[in-house]
Amino acid sequence: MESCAACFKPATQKCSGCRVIYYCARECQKRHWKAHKDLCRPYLIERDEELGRCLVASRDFEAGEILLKEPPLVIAPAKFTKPICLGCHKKSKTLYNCSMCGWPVCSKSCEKSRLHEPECTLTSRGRKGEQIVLKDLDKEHPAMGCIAILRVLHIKETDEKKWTLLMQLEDHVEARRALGHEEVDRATIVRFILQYLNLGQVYDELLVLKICGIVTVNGFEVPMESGMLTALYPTACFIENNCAPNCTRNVTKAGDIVIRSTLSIMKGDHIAICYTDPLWGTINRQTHLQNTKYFRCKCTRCRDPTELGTCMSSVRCQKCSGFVQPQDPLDEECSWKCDRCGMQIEPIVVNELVEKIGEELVKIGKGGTKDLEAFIEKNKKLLHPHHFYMCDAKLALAQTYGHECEKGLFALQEDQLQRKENLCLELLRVVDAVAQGKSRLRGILLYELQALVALRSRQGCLDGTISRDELLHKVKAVKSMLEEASLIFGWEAEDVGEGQLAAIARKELEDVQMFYESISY
Ligand SMILES: C[S@@+](CC[C@H](N)C(=O)[O-])C[C@H]1O[C@@H](n2cnc3c(N)ncnc32)[C@H](O)[C@@H]1O
Repeated sequence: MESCAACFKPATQKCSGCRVIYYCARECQKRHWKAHKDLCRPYLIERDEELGRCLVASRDFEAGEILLKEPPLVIAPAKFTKPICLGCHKKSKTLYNCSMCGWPVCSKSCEKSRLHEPECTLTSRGRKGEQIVLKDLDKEHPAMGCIAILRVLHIKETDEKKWTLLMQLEDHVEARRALGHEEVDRATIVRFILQYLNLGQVYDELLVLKICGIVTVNGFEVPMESGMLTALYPTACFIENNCAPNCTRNVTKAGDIVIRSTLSIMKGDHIAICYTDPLWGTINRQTHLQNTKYFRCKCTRCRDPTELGTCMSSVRCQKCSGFVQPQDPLDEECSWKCDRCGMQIEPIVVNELVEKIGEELVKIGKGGTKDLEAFIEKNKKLLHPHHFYMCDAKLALAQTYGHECEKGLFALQEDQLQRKENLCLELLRVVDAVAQGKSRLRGILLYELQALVALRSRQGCLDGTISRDELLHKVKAVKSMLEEASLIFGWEAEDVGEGQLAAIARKELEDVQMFYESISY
């Protein structure tokens, strides 16, 4: 028998947060909370030679459980964004220059908001009340990249505890210097803050460059209706990258980060998210990670020439019907080899081919179904069917069929419906390999697929070509797909991306549930 953490009497109830300690009664748990609060977490922060600090699960998790939820230490517009109101982070047609500092705001109350206070205080102090002049508020503005840095600098003066947490974060100062990234920041952010804002007597260049590193390495992208924000979190910033992760991250409307398991996790497993996009190929992921997070990922997927059997980077052998893959995906210089005839190609040849195809896809943009089908038809002789550019085009197609006009799926011919279904099923197999479990991409594909199966069932009912058993089977499948999709969409902030679809999917699920009950008697 365990003993109560508060009164040491025999206890049987586990703390539901960490599931490590026991209590004999609710009163004891309440009384003990103050002492336990900082330790009550279902993970340990460990140090690994290769990864640095990382999180390790201290209990088992089922898919969909929350491992961590916390508010940001700092949240601000991301680099290279269009100006937004710095008081509420919303897009506004009535942006104007704050009467105290000159930064963009949308109302008098935003001029005085807590969010805007840091840059307003520092700017007014440095420029002795003279406003800054920001023109072209409707275009991407380099000055927006200074806001996160100013907000961190302000914390130095206002919150010692937060400042200590921030200064402990990884900055990769040396790697940034070696790659010339500090030089760029020196010419832009450092100059703006120390010279234009006249804060050179208060802060030094080294500190500003260190903060630039901290924001770049640890900043989480937070998509908002108004554009992209960046946020720093005290614990989530320790989570490592894995290109086939076991967790997903979402940010709530209030800016809190929520880390959830997408599959079951065992006690002792590392907690990992994907810093990039799971539909990118190894070279693109590595380039992004090296340029923004300053490390080379050696996860199982990055080490595997087949990318977990998906062949997402494989190109077609032009001598036989095999596929050409890198012999060592972590070595950019190594040659690529056909898995059938053994022919070898220099990496530069593959890179040039893939780059050219990527440019073609960029030109198509979101494109229509015709352009996307033509792209796939043309490049199927060059790329594996699951090459990441093929997956991009196929995902766009799966989401375009049935969304091109108001009639939706009703506008599609049978062969187009079949094509959409095949695309969804094909992509689900790829996604389930590289973003296992309850991933956002799986939610998107299931949502598209259920609409199609629902339409087929309805048509079958109308023209009497579907048996009752078949109908029950199909409606059950629709119900289960909608359940999963609405669960996954429900994790997203309700005003962006798939979060907007969550309520619609839930309503559709209710209707399907009712229909299922009505036919199952
Ligand atoms: C957001 S921080 C994570 C916390 C960091 N490990 C620390 O100790 O502060 C990102 C940094 O962690 C390290 N990192 C994360 N995932 C990694 C991985 N899969 N392999 C190697 N290093 C990794 C890299 O140094 C990267 O720049």
